[in-house]
Amino acid sequence: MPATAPQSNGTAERRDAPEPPMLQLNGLTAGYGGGTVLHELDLDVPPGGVHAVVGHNGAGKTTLVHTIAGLHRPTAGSVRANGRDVSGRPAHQVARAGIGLVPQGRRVFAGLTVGEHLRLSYRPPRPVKGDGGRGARHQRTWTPDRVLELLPRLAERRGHRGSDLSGGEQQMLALARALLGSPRVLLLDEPTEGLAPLLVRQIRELIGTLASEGIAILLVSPSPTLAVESADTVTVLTSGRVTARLDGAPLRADPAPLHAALDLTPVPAPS
Ligand SMILES: Nc1ncnc2c1ncn2[C@@H]1O[C@H](COP(=O)(O)OP(=O)(O)OP(=O)(O)O)[C@@H](O)[C@H]1O
Repeated sequence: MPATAPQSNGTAERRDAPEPPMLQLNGLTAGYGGGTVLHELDLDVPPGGVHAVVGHNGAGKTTLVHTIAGLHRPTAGSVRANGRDVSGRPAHQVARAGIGLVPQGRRVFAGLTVGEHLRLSYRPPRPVKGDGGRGARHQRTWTPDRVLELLPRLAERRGHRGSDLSGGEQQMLALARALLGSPRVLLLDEPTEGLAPLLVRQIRELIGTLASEGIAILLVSPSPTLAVESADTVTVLTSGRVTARLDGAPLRADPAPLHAALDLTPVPAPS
């Protein structure tokens, strides 16, 4: 009897046939005022992959995403998006190369409505220089209508100002704004910070949906829970250095190795 063709099943399939990374960091080093905060960080995210970087407050997570996004210059190392070196480029060039950022704190404008945010953020994709036009052809365009289909709550709140939105709605709007640049890499800085459990679940589901569209996702968070529930790979960052790299799938059955790497193992009660 002929062997049955393997079924597509997301993560497992991605592991069987690894694709070239959509985001690749090599020896990325950055800091402030002569002090080093990030030390020679290597990290890859394939198309459709979810990579979580988990670390305590001050570990360097925001510095990492800002350095990738061009908001902060690295002192050494490189950032590549779909093979293209964008290290040290200004943020608008990095965005044009396909890297979108959902910043910590959401950065929503209080006086603008949801609809105005979406109109201002929409950037039809252009061919990427040195990419032979491949970028524009393979990139699925996110229009305001398509984003509102994905985020129906925002459609309901279309005429409301940023200041009238709940924390969860602001997070959705920040995500919508990043998607309107039709990114191939999405950086999520603490996307569930301060959100109720129901919204955390929605964000987790959205991460899965966007990854299934082929977007490479790098999320940073102090909490191991989101990482365990959504990532293929989890990197632990301690004082700006990679101290552990773990496969996501086994952590869903037993997160203890991640808790141990973060030094979160409960202390046994004294007998
Ligand atoms: N603009 C800055 N100037 C000087 N030092 C900074 C600056 N931004 C961050 N730092 C320092 O860099 C280190 C890493 O900060 P970063 O915000 O990247 O960490 P984090 O892991 O994102 O923490 P948190 O979870 O608290 O946001 C900290 O010691 C912080 O004080």
